[in-house]
Amino acid sequence: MRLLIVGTLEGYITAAGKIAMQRGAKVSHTDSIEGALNALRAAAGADLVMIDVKLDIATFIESLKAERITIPVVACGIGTDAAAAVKAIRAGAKEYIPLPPDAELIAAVLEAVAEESHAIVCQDPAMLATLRLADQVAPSDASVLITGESGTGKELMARYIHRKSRRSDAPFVAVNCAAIPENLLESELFGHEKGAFTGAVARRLGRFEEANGGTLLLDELSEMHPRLQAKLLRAIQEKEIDRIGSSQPVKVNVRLVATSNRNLENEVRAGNFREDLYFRLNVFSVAIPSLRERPADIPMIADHFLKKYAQANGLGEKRLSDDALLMLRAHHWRGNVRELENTMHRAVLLSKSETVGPDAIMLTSQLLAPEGSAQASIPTNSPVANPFAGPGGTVPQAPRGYGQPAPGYPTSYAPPPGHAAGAAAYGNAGAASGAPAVQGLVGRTVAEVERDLIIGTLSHCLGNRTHAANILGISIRTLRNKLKQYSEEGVPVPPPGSEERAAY
Ligand SMILES: Nc1ncnc2c1ncn2[C@@H]1O[C@H](COP(=O)(O)OP(=O)(O)OP(=O)(O)O)[C@@H](O)[C@H]1O
Repeated sequence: MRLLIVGTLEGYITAAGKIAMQRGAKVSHTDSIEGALNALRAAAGADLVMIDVKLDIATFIESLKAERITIPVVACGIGTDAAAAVKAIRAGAKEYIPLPPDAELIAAVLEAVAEESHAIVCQDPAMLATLRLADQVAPSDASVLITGESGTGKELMARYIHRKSRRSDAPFVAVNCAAIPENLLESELFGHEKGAFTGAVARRLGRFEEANGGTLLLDELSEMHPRLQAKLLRAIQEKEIDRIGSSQPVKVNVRLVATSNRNLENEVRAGNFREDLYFRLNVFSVAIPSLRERPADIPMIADHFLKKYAQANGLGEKRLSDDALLMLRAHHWRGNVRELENTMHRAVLLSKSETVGPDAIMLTSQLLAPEGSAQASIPTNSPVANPFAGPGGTVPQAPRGYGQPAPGYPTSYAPPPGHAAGAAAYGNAGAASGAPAVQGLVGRTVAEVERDLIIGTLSHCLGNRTHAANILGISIRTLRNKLKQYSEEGVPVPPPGSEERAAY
């Protein structure tokens, strides 16, 4: 939780900041509304703003809306000033905290904000039963293994367990073991001393030390290299870690929660995962059902994302029509909640009115349907079939660019229908302007063009991640994260090149 305090809080900044820090928040401060806007524009990052009621809260909240910065704002003022409190709430503040600050009240507000952004939305009996189990497990210090298919909410569940635990005031630290190359993961987890290896210019504490007193989530643990599994086992058994390059063990008090998309028992049987580590971590196991196994959650989660993306895009209230809801219920969801999230994000952007109808619901199967399939036979002039099509549903042929594979390269990694690179030209504005790099791109989102560029470059490099990242000018980690996201969205991703395969 990152808290930004704006103004003097009637002289109580230090007291309020101290309480928030004791509750695990990272606190920053600025004197003015302009300073706060600058900090938020510069992505300095905050999950909550606490602002002095004497400042112009209405202007501040209006500016946030105008710039589409979504962040809860809480006003603080001398407790007896009821008129100021009412004015602040009318201006859009979520809460009013009376000063002098009360530790319990600040803790409650911080917890409410944290819960709101990581809320598990559910009503299906299968998911409610899973939550009840998590409630039982949370208060103990035992390690928990959370299993479930990709995107079913494992990280949300880990956060939930932390919030409900006795450690909730201490940090929750998450490490994605799949997203960090093996040689860096060791230093990420255990830290290093200055000079421990080339590039270790200063001592750096690892995530174990950062999570001290709290919870450490090891996301996608099955991807951890066996050598590191041994070091992790030692850290769990001895409750101490060794920074790389140090001979002085450091005591740590961390509750471990691990997640895995793969069946860890099978991984143990296959010799890819240490059995002793598996039993250490699997004291409790929480299995999250996939979305297709909890259909009663679909309307509620759909509504949750509809509101979230309408607000994030500065659009007014949106609601699903009965037909649209029927369509969502009838769809065969593969299990990943992100599929429903992306569908609702698209629906928010495509729907023109307050009520979101079936024409704005573009299901992933329609985006991916191969030519000639039943789903691909949706009329091409339907906005559902291809929202990027030009008038009459025609999709002009793009010049061969990064969206299309170079001759001689595998064609199976060409963007799927509906993602055709450079395909949509709304009118001829791009061509007429004589800006060749932009031709064929107008009408597409930056995210789509970026995806096609990344997949096209990777295909060009025959799947070699290192070369592709160099050409693209991004880190290998960013590339990996993007590719993971695309696979989850159902976009085919070229497998690693032959030299890299051994390392993956
Ligand atoms: N019940 C839910 N209510 C609201 N949002 C949810 C729910 N389940 C999942 N999500 C959302 O779906 C996305 C994926 O969730 P999360 O990252 O927790 O899944 P995961 O199983 O850890 O994914 P991965 O397997 O990729 O690591 C997130 O945006 C999350 O907020």
